Amino acid sequence: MLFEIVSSLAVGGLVGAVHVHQRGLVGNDTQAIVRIAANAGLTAKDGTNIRIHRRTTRRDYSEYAFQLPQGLSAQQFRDKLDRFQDGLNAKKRLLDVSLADIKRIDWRGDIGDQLRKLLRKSKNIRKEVEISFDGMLIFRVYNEALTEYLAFDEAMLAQCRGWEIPLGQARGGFVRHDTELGHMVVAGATRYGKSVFLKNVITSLIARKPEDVRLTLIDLKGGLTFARYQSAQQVATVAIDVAETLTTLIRLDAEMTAKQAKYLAQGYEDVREAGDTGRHFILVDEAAQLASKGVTDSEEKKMRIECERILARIAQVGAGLGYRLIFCTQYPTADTLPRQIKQNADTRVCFRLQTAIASQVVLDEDGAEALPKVRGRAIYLTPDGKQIVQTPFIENEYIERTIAPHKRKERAKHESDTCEKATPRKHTLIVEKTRLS
Ligand SMILES: Nc1ncnc2c1ncn2[C@@H]1O[C@H](COP(=O)(O)OP(=O)(O)OP(=O)(O)O)[C@@H](O)[C@H]1O
Repeated sequence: MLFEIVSSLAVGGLVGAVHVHQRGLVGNDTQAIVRIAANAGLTAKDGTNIRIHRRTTRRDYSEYAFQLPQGLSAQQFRDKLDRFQDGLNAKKRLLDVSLADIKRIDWRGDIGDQLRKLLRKSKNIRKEVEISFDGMLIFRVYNEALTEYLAFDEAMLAQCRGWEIPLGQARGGFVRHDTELGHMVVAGATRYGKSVFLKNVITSLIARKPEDVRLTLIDLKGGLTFARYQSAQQVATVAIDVAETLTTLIRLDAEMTAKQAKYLAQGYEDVREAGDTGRHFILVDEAAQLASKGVTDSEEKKMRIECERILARIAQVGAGLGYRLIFCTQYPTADTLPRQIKQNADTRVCFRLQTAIASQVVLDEDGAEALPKVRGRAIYLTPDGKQIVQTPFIENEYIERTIAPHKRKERAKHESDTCEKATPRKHTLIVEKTRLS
C-alpha cells in the first residue's frame, strides 16, 4: 500500500516534470549553453555573453541560434565542443521522458518496475552537439547520439542499385553512395577509419559488380591493407611503392589515351554513350607518399612528379572514360591534395581531422575537427549536400567470404595477365619515353 502511494506520487511528479518539459521551461538547453559558454571563458572583453535569438524544435533535434558577441569567433566555440557536449549530458539534465512514455505506463502493472525502466532509458540517452555559423552561432542538439557502431552486412548491399555502394547510417536513415558521381577524396586523422572505409568500397564493388569492375590498388602504407584482395580477379594491380605506382600509372595513362582516341573516332562523348559497362577504380592510400614537394632525392622526386601528373590527368579526363579515382590521405594540405584532384572530385568522405585548417582543405569549411571522437564517423559531402554518417565496420571474415568465389585460379604458378604485381623498373627512361610519345 505504502509502495503504491509512493509510486503514484513519483509518477505524479514525473508527469508534472514532463508537462513542464513539454512547455519548454526545463529541458530547454538555452540557459545551459549560455552558462557553459561563460564558464569556458567564451565572453566578450566587456563581459557580454552569447544571446539567444531563436530556438527551433524538430523531431530529432533542437536548434539554438545565438548572437555572437563582438570579438569572439565561432571557432572558439567549436574548440570547446567537448565541454558543451559533456555539460549538456550532465546527469541531472537527463530526465528526458516524453508524454508518449508516460502514456505507455500500465497503471495496473508493476509501476515501480516500469518507472525504473523509464529512468534507465533516460540515463542512456546521450545528446550530440554540432556547432556551426551562418551569421548566427548555431547549436544543434540532437536528442539521441548517432550509432557508434554499424556492422557491414548483406542487407546493405541489397539496398544498392546500379553502381551504388553502402556509405553508412545518417540521422535521416541509411545512405548509399553512387560511384557514378565520379572521383572521391577520403581524408581523416590516423585510426579514424579510412582503411576500413576503403575495404567497404572494394568489397562492395566486387560483390555487386563482379563482371564489370576493375580495381587498381595503390597501397603506400606498407601494402598490408589491400593484400587480401590481391588474388581477386577484379584486381588489376596492387602497387606498394612509388616505383610500382609509377609503372602502374604509366600503363593506365596509355590505356586512357587509347580509350579517348577510340571514343573520339567513334563519336562518343563518354563511357555511358559508348555503352561501356566497365568501370576502373583507382584507390590511392596514402596520397602523401606520392607528394613531390620537399623530396630532395632527384630520382625519387621525378617519379613522384610524374605520378602526380598522371593522377591529375585521371582526375581531369578519367571520369568520362569510366575511371574513378578514390584519393585518400591522412595529411590534407595543398601539397598532398593537389588542386586538380580536389576540383574534380565532387565527393568527399572526411573522418575526424586534427585541425580546422585541414578540414578547410578537404571540405572548404570547418567541421571535421569537431566530429565526435568516434571511429568510422565521417562527413559525407556531395553536390547534393552534407551529412554526418557512421560508416560500417567490415570484418575480415566477411571480406574473405565475399572474394572467395572470385579468386584467380593457379595464381601461385604465374602472374595473371589481368592482375599484375607492378614490376619496379628504371623509371627515368620510362618517364622520358612517355613524354616523347
Ligand atoms: N567504421 C568503423 N566502425 C567501427 N570501428 C572502426 C571503423 N573504422 C575503423 N574502426 C576501428 O578503428 C581502427 C582503425 O581504422 P583504420 O585502420 O581504418 O584507420 P585509418 O584511418 O586507416 O588509420 P591510418 O591512417 O593510421 O592507417 C580499426 O582497426 C577499427 O578497430
